[in-house]
Amino acid sequence: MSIITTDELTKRYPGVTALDRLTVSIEPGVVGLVGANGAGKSTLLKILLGLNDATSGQATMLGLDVAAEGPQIRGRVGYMPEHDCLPADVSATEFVVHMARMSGLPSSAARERTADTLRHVGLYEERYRPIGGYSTGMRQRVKLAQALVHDPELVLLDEPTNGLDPAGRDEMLALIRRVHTDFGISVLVTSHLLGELERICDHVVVIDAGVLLRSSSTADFTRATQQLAVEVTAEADAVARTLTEAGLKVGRDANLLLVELAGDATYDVVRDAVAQLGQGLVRLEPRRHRIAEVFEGGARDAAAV
Ligand SMILES: Nc1ncnc2c1ncn2[C@@H]1O[C@H](COP(=O)(O)OP(=O)(O)OP(=O)(O)O)[C@@H](O)[C@H]1O
Repeated sequence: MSIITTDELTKRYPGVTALDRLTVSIEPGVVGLVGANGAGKSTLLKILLGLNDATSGQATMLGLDVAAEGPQIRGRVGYMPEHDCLPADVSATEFVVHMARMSGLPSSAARERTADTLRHVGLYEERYRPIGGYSTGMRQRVKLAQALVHDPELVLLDEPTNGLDPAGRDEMLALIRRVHTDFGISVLVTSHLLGELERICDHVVVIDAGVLLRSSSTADFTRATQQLAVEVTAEADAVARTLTEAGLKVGRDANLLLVELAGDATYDVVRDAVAQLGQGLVRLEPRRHRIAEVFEGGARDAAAV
C-alpha cells in the first residue's frame, strides 16, 4: 500500500506556484524528495501534515485524507522541520519528554521512550545539558529524536543534513537509514543534495519548481552505464594510452579512467594492460549513473519542453 499519494496537488502563493498539479505515489521504505531551494519540498511536507492547505488537488498519507484527517495523521507520523525551532534553556530530555507527552504518551512511557530515542540518536551522554549549548549536529539529532519519540509509522525529515560538516552528514545519513532498518519506520527525507539521497534511499522523487520531474527506484536512477570505471595504483595516463592504442575509447573523471565497454573482452584488455605496465588494479567495475546526472538531464529535458 502507498504511504503517500498526491493527485494533481497544487499550492499557489501570491505570485508563486509552489506545487503544480503534482501527482505521485510513494511506497514504504526510505524515500528521498529532491529539488533545488524553492522547489516546493517544504510546502509539500506541510500540506501532507495538514499544517498548510492545498489550493487544489488531493493527498493522502497512511491512507488518510490530509485535508480532513490531520490530527489522526499527526498521531502516526513524525516531523522534523527544516529550521531551528528548539528552546535553548531546556535539556534534550525535558524537550523530548514534552513532545512525547504532546503526542499522547503517559508520563512514564514518555520518559522511557525519550531515553531510548536519545540513545538511538547518540545524545544519551549529553541528554541533561541545556540545548542552547549544543552544536548544530546535536540540535539536528534532538529534532530527529522528537520526530521519533512517539514511535510513528512514518517520519518526514526536512533537510536533516542542513548545516552539518561532511562527517556530521555521514553520521546523520547512517542514522536515518537505521530508522528504517532497525525500527521499520518509513522515511520521507528532503535534500537539495542528490548524492546524499542516492546513498540511503530506496526510491527518489525529483521535483523542480513544484513540478514532478521523476519518481523512480534508486536502482533505476543509478543503472549501469556502458562504461567501466578503472582505478589503478599509479600512472593512470600510461594505462589510458595503452588502452587507447588497443582501440578502446577512454575518458577521465578525476583519477578514474572511464573505458567504453566493447563486450566482455574489454575486462581482459584492461587487466592485461594494467599488468603489462606493472601496476596494481584498485577498481574495475561497471560504472553506474549518478542521480545528479539523471537529474541534470531531466531538468534540461523539462526546460526544453
Ligand atoms: N508562506 C509563503 N508565502 C509565499 N510564498 C511562499 C511561502 N512558502 C513558500 N513560498 C514559496 O514557495 C516556493 C516553494 O517553497 P518551499 O519552501 O516549499 O521550497 P523548498 O523546496 O522547501 O526550498 P527550501 O529548501 O529553500 O525551503 C518558493 O518559491 C517559496 O518562496
